[in-house]
Amino acid sequence: MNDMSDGYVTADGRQIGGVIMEMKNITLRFGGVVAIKDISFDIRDGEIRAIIGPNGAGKSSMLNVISGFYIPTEGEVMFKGVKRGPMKPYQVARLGIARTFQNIALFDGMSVLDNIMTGRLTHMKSGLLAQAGWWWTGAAKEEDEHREKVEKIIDFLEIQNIRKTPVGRLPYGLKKRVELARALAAEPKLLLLDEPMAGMNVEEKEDMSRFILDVNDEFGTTIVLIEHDMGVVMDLSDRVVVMDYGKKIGDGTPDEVRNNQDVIDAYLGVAHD
Ligand SMILES: Nc1ncnc2c1ncn2[C@@H]1O[C@H](COP(=O)(O)OP(=O)(O)OP(=O)(O)O)[C@@H](O)[C@H]1O
Repeated sequence: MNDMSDGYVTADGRQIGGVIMEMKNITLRFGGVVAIKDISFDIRDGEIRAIIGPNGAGKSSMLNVISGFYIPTEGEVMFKGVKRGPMKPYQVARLGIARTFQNIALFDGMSVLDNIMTGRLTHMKSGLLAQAGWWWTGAAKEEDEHREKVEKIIDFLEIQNIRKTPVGRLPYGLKKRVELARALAAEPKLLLLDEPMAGMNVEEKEDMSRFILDVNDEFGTTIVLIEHDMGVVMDLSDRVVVMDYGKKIGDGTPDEVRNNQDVIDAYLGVAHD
């Protein structure tokens, strides 16, 4: 790859900017278990960055470090040039970081629309006042604005026909799409996807890949995803970090990673579900 110091333009014409997040010598221990061993890499503005690796490689742990849920035992996380300390979930949201989960974390009894509305919570000002009956016109106006944003996301992800359906009744692939919608409702700058294609059939994977690319393209959202499905990752990503037993064994474009012997040995030749 060419010099990327100030960003670059991808083969498909997308502008990738400078580094927004830097993981510097990250080590994470759980008691005697070393989940991440001295890993460094960066994330650029506007790119799709994948983290791959076999089971137990440390991918989820790394995503939790990126999201601020885990504080590394050693090393530093720099976000937009500032060292990041411990943060509460609402502080993470205010930084413009949102995520989805490996095991879907939606409210089954609530409609698709209401689930996605919960993604707007960090942007809501008048919740408590509105409930107390105060300042209702302002609250109603704000509610309308949130609804409008949510409806746009519903259109974008093509889930208009299920907007009133309780999430618990949806098939798995659609639940994953609703989870993506909820994360998008927060209008994140950095979106973290935890195995977005896990458990999906081929058609659902194709749909999800297309939506991830569209989100990146349309909103300029930087996306970090962890994923088992190698084919999907290689087609989607601008750059890929490969982990194995807590170590980084590869980092580069999909082509660079595909041709990296350590990666081939550790992962590519091996079947994983
Ligand atoms: N909360 C925890 N407490 C103790 N050990 C943990 C914890 N979370 C992860 N580990 C250990 O850290 C290592 C890395 O786990 P992690 O879940 O990050 O890997 P992974 O690559 O995401 O795996 P998978 O693909 O199976 O989800 C594993 O040995 C795991 O058992």
